[in-house]
This record gives sequence, structure tokens and C-alpha cells, in this order.
Amino acid sequence: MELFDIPPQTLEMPDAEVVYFPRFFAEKAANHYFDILFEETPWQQDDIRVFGKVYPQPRLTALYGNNGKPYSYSNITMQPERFTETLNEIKALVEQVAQTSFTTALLNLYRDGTDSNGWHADDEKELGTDPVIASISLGATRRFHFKHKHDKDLKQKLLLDHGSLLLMKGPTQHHWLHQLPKTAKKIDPRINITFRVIK
Ligand SMILES: O=C(O)CCC(=O)C(=O)O
Ligand SMILES: [Fe+2]
Repeated sequence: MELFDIPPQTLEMPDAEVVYFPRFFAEKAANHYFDILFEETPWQQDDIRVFGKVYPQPRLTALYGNNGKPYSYSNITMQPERFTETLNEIKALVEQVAQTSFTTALLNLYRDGTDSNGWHADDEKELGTDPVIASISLGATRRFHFKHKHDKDLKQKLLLDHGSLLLMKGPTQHHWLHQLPKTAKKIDPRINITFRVIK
């Protein structure tokens, strides 16, 4: 496993701890995981309620967990499936780098450039304070944006590549929002796995 054949990059973000590992998985491993997860995941499309209106979520999702605890956000409550062999394998590798034992994985499937994830922080109370969130990207490269909650001049952006890991920890979720914007480009699907600890 060529874990660090490109060195990790720490993003310049005050009030945050964000590290990007461009090639956490080599190309072949990343292709393999994409294919399996694309096929075997019971992808679902939930409705979300934003300011009293109901919309289909602009992506498909699935939740896996080892403690049976549901995860709720944007008025959705998801019940976890048992971790698969593939997800356990990925989880074990991510845990070595994140130095955290995760209970839960939220999977997102962005079918094309019209799927997206709007501005939010992963700050639900069941994640506790200063949560460690480890985010794996597989498939099409997508843009990812951060903006500070209080200082409008503080922004960061990066590209999330096939096989990469983005680690967000410390006070990041307290002070920053993140989003995965739509793109007008014709692009292939992308799978994201965010590993979390649900207490
Ligand atoms: O798809 C991504 O990279 C981000 C996903 C995300 O922010 C989330 O599920 O909370
Ligand atoms: Fe998030």
C-alpha cells in the first residue's frame, strides 16, 4: 500500500485542523473500492426539509454503523446497516492515520455534476465536541470549499481526488462550514465516505 507517495498537506485555516492526503489509496485500490461500493451499497434518496420546504436530497446516501445508533441531520434520521467487509477494510486503514476508532460511516453518491452538498458543518450533537471526520473520495474529482462562520474573508478550497483522504478535526466544525458545489462539467459519479464517531 503506497500510503504516502504524495505527502499530506495541512491546509492554512485558522481555528481548524484540516489535512489532505492526495493519494491515500493508489489508483488500483481506489478503482477497486469504487466499483464494489457503487454496486453493493443500498443507495437511497431522502427528502430534506430546509426552511419548511421539502426537497429531494441532491445525492444518494447510505449509513453504516457498528453501534446501532441512528444519525440525524437536516430533519433526516438514518438507521445504520452493518459494516460490510469492504467498508471494514477501508475503516481499518483510515483509523491508523486518523488515530480514532470510528463507529459510523455516511456514504454519499454524487451521480453527476448536478448532485451536490450545500453549506454545513458536521456539528450534530451526537458527534460531540471537536469531532474527527475522515472523508474518503472515490471516482470523479470534485471541488470542495470551506468558509469561516464569522470572518467572511477566510475561505479555502481544494480538489478532492480519486483515492484521497481529507481529515477534519480539532475545532474545524465549530468555526467553519464546508460544501461540495455543483459543476456544469459533464463528469462521472463520485463516492464519498465520511467516517465519524457517534456517541
Ligand atoms: O462529499 C464530500 O466530500 C463531503 C460530504 C460531507 O460533507 C458530509 O457528508 O457531511
Ligand atoms: Fe460534511
